[in-house]
Amino acid sequence: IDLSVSWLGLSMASPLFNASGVMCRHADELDRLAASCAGAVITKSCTLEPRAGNPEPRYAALPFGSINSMGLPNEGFRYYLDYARRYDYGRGKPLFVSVSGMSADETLTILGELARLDLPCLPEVNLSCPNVPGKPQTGYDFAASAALLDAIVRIYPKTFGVKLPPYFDPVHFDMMADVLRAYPTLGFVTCINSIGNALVVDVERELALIRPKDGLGGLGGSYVLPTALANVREFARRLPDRHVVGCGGVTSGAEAFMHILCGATVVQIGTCLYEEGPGAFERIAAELSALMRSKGYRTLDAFRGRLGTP
Ligand SMILES: O=C(O)c1[nH]c(=O)[nH]c(=O)c1I
Repeated sequence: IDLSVSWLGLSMASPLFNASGVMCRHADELDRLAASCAGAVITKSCTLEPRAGNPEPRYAALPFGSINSMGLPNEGFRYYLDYARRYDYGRGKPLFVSVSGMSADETLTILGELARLDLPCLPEVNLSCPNVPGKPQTGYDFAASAALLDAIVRIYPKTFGVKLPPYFDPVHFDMMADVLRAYPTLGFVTCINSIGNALVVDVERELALIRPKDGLGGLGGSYVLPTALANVREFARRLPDRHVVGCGGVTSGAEAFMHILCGATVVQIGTCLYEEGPGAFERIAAELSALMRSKGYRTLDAFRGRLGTP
């Protein structure tokens, strides 16, 4: 069974890696991911300056997933560019750098610096952070997304990707795909970010579970799997010459299989990694491999994007 993936000039021994934000804020966490069975590594979304993020409690594990309103805590982009400079690309694990400036200008400044370094890492531009109070998700504003992408391709000449929020209407899949299609250097779209602004209630204490935004936070984990799969399949259909990175609700080999069957080239793991630790990559890869064997598939290409309709 061959779980390898070659895409965007990269090669990965496993299609699985971390979702930005999980176990990737500090260099030691990133090194731990690089030493794990993950096929790649992505950094925490970064801003121009370091940020402490939102007041705690800002994360809670739930029966079927998680809710978070971290508020973009990160070490500032220079920290991650330094990491990207020192990273050992020779070990065959691609490095992605997630960028989520507090403004379009911040994002452009960060990408301009990244372009100047001309490193092998790829940017994933986060259009979908739901947790900075007062900061709307760019991905839900199609004109703002187009304007940002227009500016990005002028200052960042190489391949990049975007992290999208979940959409819930075919008209929105159409509109966002129309925007993204216009940028030939947009090599991948990551679907999905957490489902924004959910509210989880503690009945006994009659309190929201997290403090920021009076309890509103991004939902992750098994709760979001069906929405994630729909976004993966709909964008893979609309952007057949780009890659879709699946993200959302992967806790097992079967769920990784679902994302790839829906068209994902590779798959990110968030909540499950946060709760289980990096051993999740080895377990899920083994489960995926066993499932493929039971179905007679020897490679991921044998079933990628082949979901049918009854
Ligand atoms: O609260 C966060 O830091 C956060 N949390 C998320 O669930 N998605 C995001 O893109 C971000 I930047």
